[in-house]
Amino acid sequence: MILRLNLKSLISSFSSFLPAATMSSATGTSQLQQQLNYRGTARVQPVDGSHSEEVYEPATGRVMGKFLFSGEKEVDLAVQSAKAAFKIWSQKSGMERSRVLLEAARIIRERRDEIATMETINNGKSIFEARIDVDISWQSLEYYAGLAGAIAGQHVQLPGGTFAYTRREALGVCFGIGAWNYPFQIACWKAAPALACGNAMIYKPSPLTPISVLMLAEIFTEAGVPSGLFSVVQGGADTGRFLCQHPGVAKISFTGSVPTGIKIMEMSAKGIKPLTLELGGKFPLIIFSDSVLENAVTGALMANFLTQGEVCCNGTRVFVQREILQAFTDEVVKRTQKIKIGDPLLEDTRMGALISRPHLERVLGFIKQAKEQGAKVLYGGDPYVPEDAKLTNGYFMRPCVLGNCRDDMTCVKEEIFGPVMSILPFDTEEEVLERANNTNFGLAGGVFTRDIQRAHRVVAGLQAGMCFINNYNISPVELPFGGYKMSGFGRENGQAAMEYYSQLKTVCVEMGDVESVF
Ligand SMILES: NC(=O)C1=CN([C@@H]2O[C@H](COP(=O)(O)OP(=O)(O)OC[C@H]3O[C@@H](n4cnc5c(N)ncnc54)[C@H](O)[C@@H]3O)[C@@H](O)[C@H]2O)C=CC1
Ligand SMILES: C[N+](C)(C)CCCC(=O)O
Repeated sequence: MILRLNLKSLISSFSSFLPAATMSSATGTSQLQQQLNYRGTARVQPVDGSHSEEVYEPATGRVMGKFLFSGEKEVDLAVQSAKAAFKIWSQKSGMERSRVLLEAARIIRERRDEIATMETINNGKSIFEARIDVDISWQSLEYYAGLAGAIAGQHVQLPGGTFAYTRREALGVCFGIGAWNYPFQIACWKAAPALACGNAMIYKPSPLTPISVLMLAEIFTEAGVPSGLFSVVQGGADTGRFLCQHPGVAKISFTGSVPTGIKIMEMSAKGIKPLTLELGGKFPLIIFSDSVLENAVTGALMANFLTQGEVCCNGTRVFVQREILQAFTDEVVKRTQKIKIGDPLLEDTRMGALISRPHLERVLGFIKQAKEQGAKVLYGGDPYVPEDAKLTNGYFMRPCVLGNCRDDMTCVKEEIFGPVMSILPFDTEEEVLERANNTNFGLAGGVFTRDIQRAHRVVAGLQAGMCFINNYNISPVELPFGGYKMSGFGRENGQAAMEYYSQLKTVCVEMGDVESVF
């Protein structure tokens, strides 16, 4: 039975993929049988490749299938077809592009549950969260559809009737490199502004989560983009390198780890290619004693436990003013204990499985080290084995709250990328700001307080691109999102992203004779 995820047959596809009537209890049944590259208007088997790798279902540890890592010839074919599509797409008006993006957003909305189900099966996050991710995804397409028609230049009057105008032009073929934590959403955050500006995009998802982006490719085709405008090339570091170094690629946008970001920046430097880097880190959430305690506790859970803690902007260093340390900690532990872990396709599950066995072990290793360095596990931090027999080999753990933490501990300095919250006491505003900024990372930060002046003063002092006051980790697509310091540069979302997917041309128009200096 062939797995079909293309548009017209999504319902039947899911009846072949998941038992139709029991979609919510279908963990452990999906098999991968379709090709995972997308070129032109169809799924294809890459023409060359280095080797095959397995795709896992994190909740069961089951292998869902295998796929080939694309080689240089496949990469070149994708670039050639993207270049052809770019010629057509970049000539369209913003309003024409807008209509196609709106149609794609509509289809995503219509297929919300199927996409979220796929994301849950391949990533391990709860279906509850996956649906939110899909909503943010179509909102991104809608938002940039709205901006596409507003792309405009300036007119500048010069002496003697001479004048100039500026044109905001597309860059060409953009290469998007995705991480495994938000597979569908990251693809949309990159594709939406890229396509709105008139570019083509080749997308390489993480090899751990290669599946859901194929649905996006098929949706773009159904919505009416030219053949080749959005391609999917599967693979790992080698495939990524071929694309970064390909002379036909005009821009790179990367979401992932700092070490890989450094390698990509080196490659983009060699080709002088514009680059957006959305990297991770270790971010501060500062809770003052005058906070509304319940909101601050909820904020800390939002900052640490979404998607099993595998979130680039998490506020994992939770600084709590000493007067409320005990009350806050007790409440956080109580609420963390209540998080329902288990089959991610069940409606009431709020924490699913981590992405892979090695990643789970790495996260547990951080907790072991934290204990050795003097931290106290106040809750969780151990593997979790659900009662359901089919989940026995899944990559589950209980979310972890660490007390007795110090700034010099590894768990406080390094990105764990798992559900591990470190609580750190502080006394004064000045002290906490200094400690909060004492890191090379700067993607996000948050503050909880009822004192409005202090709230604005503290976020003004935070060295981070995305700051929250009295909330954390919400992601309206209208807001620019990106890092300071080693967490990257460039912005995704918001109007700002349009600048990173376009370039400015100035046209100077002489209305008189040429005055020569010779
Ligand atoms: N900031 C964030 O959102 C993320 C941070 N991470 C962190 O990174 C750790 C490792 O996760 P990985 O998935 O291995 O992250 P990674 O940064 O190595 O991979 C991200 C993407 O880059 C690609 N890639 C890797 N090497 C490349 C190269 N030389 N040229 C071009 N593309 C390349 C990968 O195939 C993947 O699509 C995690 O445990 C976590 O700590 C991981 C994913 C997302
Ligand atoms: C959606 N949000 C804000 C929770 C995370 C998005 C950034 C990322 O980790 O890729």
